Amino acid sequence: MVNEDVLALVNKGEMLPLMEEFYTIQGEGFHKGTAAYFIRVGGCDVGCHWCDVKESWNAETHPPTKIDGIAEKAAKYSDTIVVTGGEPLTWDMGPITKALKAKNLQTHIETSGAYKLSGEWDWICLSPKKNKLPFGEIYDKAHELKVIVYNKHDLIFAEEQATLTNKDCILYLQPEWSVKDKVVPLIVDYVMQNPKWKVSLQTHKYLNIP
Ligand SMILES: C[S@@+](CC[C@H](N)C(=O)[O-])C[C@H]1O[C@@H](n2cnc3c(N)ncnc32)[C@H](O)[C@@H]1O
Ligand SMILES: Nc1nc2[nH]cc(C(=O)O)c2c(=O)[nH]1
Ligand code: SF4
Ligand SMILES: [Mg+2]
Repeated sequence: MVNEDVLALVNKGEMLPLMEEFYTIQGEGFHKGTAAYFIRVGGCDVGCHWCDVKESWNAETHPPTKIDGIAEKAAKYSDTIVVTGGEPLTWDMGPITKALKAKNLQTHIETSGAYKLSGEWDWICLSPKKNKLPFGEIYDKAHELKVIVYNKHDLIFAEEQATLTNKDCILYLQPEWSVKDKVVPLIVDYVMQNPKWKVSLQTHKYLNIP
């Protein structure tokens, strides 16, 4: 295929810049501890200074890959597929979720919600970022809200974001990894004082798995 054709397919979500795929244990949030196959799509311009996958940001460094092949491979590993990135909503998630659903797979997304919600999802983890706020229907559709806590101001941000979510949305505070020793005590105190929140940890990092 010539470059233009590839670009057109990426623009339609028929191909995606694929950074990596791996079978692991969901480390975070509601489904932590559960086996799942991860698809990490390249491309993100949200720019979180503490992002733990900055290599994902530049989509051009990740090969455009046909979604049918991605779905085919995923189905061999697990019935639960987590699409993450990068920011997956940079791209049209319609075609890949359609391909995954056609194989009867559960579709989960990890997203900042910075771009328009696309795709058909069984589970939406919304992790809002101050520098590019979520908008629109994602607040009504999110199953969990996972706010990263880097400092105490993030607790105020977390409360603001929680007021925008639907009533069934499960609320998590997750320590930013590099400052966890400092913020875990803050989070623990906060959750005891405000028990509508739960603690989420990046348990895969403690387990030394992807
Ligand atoms: C790398 S992001 C990719 C998906 C999407 N761009 C997002 O931010 O939700 C996956 C998850 O890791 C979280 N995350 C990224 N860097 C982190 C860090 N240093 N400490 C804790 N959580 C982090 C994000 O907030 C998000 O919930
Ligand atoms: N094990 C594991 N669990 C995760 N949950 C969310 C992740 C992500 O980077 O989106 C992630 C990840 O990178 N690894
Ligand atoms: S939105 Fe997600 S992928 Fe993008 S910089 Fe922030 S944490 Fe990293
Ligand atoms: Mg991760």
